[in-house]
Amino acid sequence: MSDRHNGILLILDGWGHAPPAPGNAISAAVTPALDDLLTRYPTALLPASGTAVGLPDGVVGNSEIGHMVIGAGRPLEYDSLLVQRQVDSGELRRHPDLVAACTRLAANGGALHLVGLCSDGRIHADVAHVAELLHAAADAGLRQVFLHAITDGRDVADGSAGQHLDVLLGHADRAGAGRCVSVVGRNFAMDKSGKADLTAIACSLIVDAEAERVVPEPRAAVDGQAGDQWIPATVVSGDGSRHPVRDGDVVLFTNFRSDRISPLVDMVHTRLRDTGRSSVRLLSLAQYDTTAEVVPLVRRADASGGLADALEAAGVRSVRIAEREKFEHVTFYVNGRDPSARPFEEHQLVPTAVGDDYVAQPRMNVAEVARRVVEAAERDDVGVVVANLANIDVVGHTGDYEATVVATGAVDTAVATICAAARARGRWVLLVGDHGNAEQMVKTGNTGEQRPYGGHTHNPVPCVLVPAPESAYALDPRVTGAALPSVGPTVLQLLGLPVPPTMTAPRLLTEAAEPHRRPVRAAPTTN
Ligand SMILES: O=C(O)[C@H](O)COP(=O)(O)O
Ligand SMILES: [Mn+2]
Ligand SMILES: [Mn+2]
Repeated sequence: MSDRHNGILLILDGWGHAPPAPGNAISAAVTPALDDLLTRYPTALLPASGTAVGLPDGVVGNSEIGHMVIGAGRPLEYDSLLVQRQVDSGELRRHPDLVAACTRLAANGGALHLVGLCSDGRIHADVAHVAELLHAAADAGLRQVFLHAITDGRDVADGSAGQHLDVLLGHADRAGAGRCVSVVGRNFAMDKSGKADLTAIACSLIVDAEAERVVPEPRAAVDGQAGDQWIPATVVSGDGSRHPVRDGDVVLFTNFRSDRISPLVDMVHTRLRDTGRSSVRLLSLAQYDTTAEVVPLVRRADASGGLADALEAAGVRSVRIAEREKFEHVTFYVNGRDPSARPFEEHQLVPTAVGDDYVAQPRMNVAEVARRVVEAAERDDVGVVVANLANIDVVGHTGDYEATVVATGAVDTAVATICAAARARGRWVLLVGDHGNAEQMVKTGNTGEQRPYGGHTHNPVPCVLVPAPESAYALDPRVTGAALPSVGPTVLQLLGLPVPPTMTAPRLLTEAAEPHRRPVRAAPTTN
């Protein structure tokens, strides 16, 4: 069709932009394909953190909000922002469900168990939020408040678990409620790769106060341990007492992000039910995607009316492709956390060939992702392929610089393959990061030393368009207000489809260059 150009949206996970510097694994990698694209075509640097995407000001981007705003075509008020707003206004500690739960527990002699990631990474959780919950409990006269701390070391520097535990205990001291009764690393409590044996270790610790390791005070759980993510399940008990969840108690999960905590929540629910503790109520700080019924204190924003709805309305087929680590991102999250099946959509989960030792296998299965993208791109019935190349982020999270350099090179090879196939089939390719990660893999520690860092960053993400061969349009890198949400409307524009009014972010192509308005043959697009 002359007025429509099929294409490929390629999300390079964790592909942030920063000038070359020590710790920039992206600029250090050998990337002939990306170098060529970035010099040949105009590149926009899109803000992908903080208010530009709907996060609290100054908060690093993440994969959920990144993919959600790409799909929604507008910034979305993310769960952390909605929670923070209630914290700032004082509403959270007066929340009717929270107050009612605490008052009832105080009257019945029950306990409130607070379970959550103990850090200020603000990707899954913010330990500051727990202070509000502790104040609510104290105000209700609730004495029995038990803290189950999940140590981080992924969204924040490894080795900082002790400091964050101290912050948590400081909140408890000031509120006059809460004592830490268990500690466990996030790789147990927040596994989302289906390793139920890991989840079960955290579940037994929290629900039944069972663990091989017992220490007298919280710091002893982490001090001297290597790797915050793998802190073994530890009961904290100075006096020999244990505090399992008893029937009638309330368990409140304090993560605002759902994905990694949900397997634990579901297992806790099942364990309680199977052991006759069916009157335990489960609450969560924000809304979760669990099978178990959990009452959220803060409800999530409406993310409908985005790319998936527009494609469906136009009857344009999309094929979504990613490895397991990012599969939900190109499906569920791009679709605004809407799990419903869409007739014009196909999902391809690329099996991971390599297990999850990403340092040993930094290429992951990206070659197979590329092969599947090429296969889908060769089909005339496919309007747009949406794929995620996960390596830069996933390997970046290990904090291993050398492995991330190799990961970036592997992504580059995949990009070369995909772009060659796109060119052969007359497709455009829009490449974009979803948040920064691997472009900044060192951080300055408290004493000025450079420490390895595998977390996300505040940096903008590159966005580059490789136009379809028979077109004259180009990306305009200077569009006012352009940010990550601009990607969705730009995809529709490239496909020659109407952009619904819900997708308010500015598009990245100039009006005059819209291919469906002004088809022009073979004009050069270099700058
Ligand atoms: O869950 C994780 O792996 C990290 O905490 C955040 O990374 P993501 O936002 O890329 O998933
Ligand atoms: Mn990501
Ligand atoms: Mn990540």
